[in-house]
Amino acid sequence: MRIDVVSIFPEYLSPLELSLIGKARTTGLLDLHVHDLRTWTTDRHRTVDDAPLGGGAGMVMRPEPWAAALADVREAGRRTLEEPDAVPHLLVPSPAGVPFTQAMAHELADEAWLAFACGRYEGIDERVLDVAAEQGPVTPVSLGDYVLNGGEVAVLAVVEAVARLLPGVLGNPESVVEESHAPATGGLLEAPVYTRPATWEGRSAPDVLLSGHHAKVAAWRREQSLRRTAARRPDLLERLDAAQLTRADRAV
Ligand SMILES: CC(C)N1CCN(Cc2ccc(Cn3ccc4ccc(-c5n[nH]c(N)c5C#N)cc43)cc2)CC1
Repeated sequence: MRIDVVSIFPEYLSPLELSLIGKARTTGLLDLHVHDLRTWTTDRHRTVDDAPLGGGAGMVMRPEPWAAALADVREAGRRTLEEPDAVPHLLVPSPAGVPFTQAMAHELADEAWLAFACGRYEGIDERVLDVAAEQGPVTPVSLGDYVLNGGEVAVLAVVEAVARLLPGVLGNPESVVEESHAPATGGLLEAPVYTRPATWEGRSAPDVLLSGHHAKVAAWRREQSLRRTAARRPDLLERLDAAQLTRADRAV
């Protein structure tokens, strides 16, 4: 997978050089390119923003640098992918975006080329997205109902959520099977986890986990997932249809 990120703070994306995502880059599983939007400015002050038309607080990111940057990103990606007609799926973090979910992470992990436009200030001139949408898919995404100062934190989260699903990135592919929001857990939250020592600071791990009885362990984890989901995310339970909840589940 190729990923391009355009930002006025490219160093904000440095964490993507670390850990498993960094290893995926060095082993070639992930081809990640970070670009500084100011490269595409033409004035002495390398200006990327201007006052909002119609008035209002803050500043808006000018369309010209973005249009030039995205055009060059498209050209560079086509050369690298050796596909002259290839276009990236452009993801634009925004407070007004579509909620980013694990399901979306799985969908994006199946794509060959993603590009991220990291806005700042009050956002990017809407015409940039309109022009980009004439070239290929554009999806404004939101991490959640809270306000950040820009798109970089969202890109770190989305890139990690997507890249970890790529074959070979995680040491144990089973890791993505039994986790919260994964299809295998039916969209429930994952059960509590424990490791050695069995007793720590006078606190013992649940005996069933030491029993070696796999069916009982599985049943305990299912019950814990249901209890935790009911307590923290009742909305997820409402989404599960009757077929997904067994009689035993409903007895919890
Ligand atoms: C009318 C006028 C007074 N309003 C004033 C408040 N404005 C809302 C507003 C507030 C802050 C920002 C800062 N910002 C710039 C680019 C950018 C990208 C993502 C996010 C972002 N925030 N939260 C998420 N989950 C995000 C994601 N993904 C935030 C971003 C951008 C926009 C909307 C306009």
